[in-house]
Amino acid sequence: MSLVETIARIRGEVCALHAELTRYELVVWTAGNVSARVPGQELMVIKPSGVSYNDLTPEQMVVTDLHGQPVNGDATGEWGNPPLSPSSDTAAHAYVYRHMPDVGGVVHTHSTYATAWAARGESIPCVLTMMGDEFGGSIPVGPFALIGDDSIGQGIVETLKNSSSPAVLMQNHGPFTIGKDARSAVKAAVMCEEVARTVHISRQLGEPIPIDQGHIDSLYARYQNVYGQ
Ligand SMILES: O=C(CO)[C@@H](O)[C@H](O)COP(=O)(O)O
Repeated sequence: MSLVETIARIRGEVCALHAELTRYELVVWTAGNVSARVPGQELMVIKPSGVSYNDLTPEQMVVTDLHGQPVNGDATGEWGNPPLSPSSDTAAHAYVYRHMPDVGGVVHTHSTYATAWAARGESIPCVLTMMGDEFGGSIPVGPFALIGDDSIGQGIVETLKNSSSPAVLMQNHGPFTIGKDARSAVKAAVMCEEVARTVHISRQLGEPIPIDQGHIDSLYARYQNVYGQ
């Protein structure tokens, strides 16, 4: 497959995954974004800024370099870019791709319960087997950082580089998730919101019971290596 064809495929995937953000009610208006790395290239694909999810098309997905600058093509061909600015979170996504080579997808939402934990600057404790499975422990909090430059990306990488969690709650902002591909990062965003909601409700009833680290490790190993087909 040529690079132009690969980019067309990834544009289609990234566009379609935004429908999962609305399906799981993780976003309102235009407040969230999905990106994917172009494998083997210094390129990524991300949604345009401020375009309604219902109006997104694959051709509108912006191809940028790993510093967030739009790129229209290379010596192998032209894939073209829309006359649209990439997401305002592009620099954060790009920083993650530059510093975490195994990451193939990044997602940001302002999903309600996860963002409520972020507003308190409180990590979500690992009190559910689902958290052991998907996150391998608590979901950590990252530092407060302003939007637009590398600051958010630095906070994501510093927080997640020594964590099994694919999700970080950026303080006062909301969750950013990573995955081996964009679909995995979307799944982590869905799971993050689900456990944020459940643990919040649990705490209204009393103090949730922590899970032993040994049990968390077993849950994580099984789910990551055995679960599914
Ligand atoms: O966090 C923010 C702004 O606070 C952003 O995530 C936007 O809410 C979505 O931006 P675009 O992807 O549409 O630029």
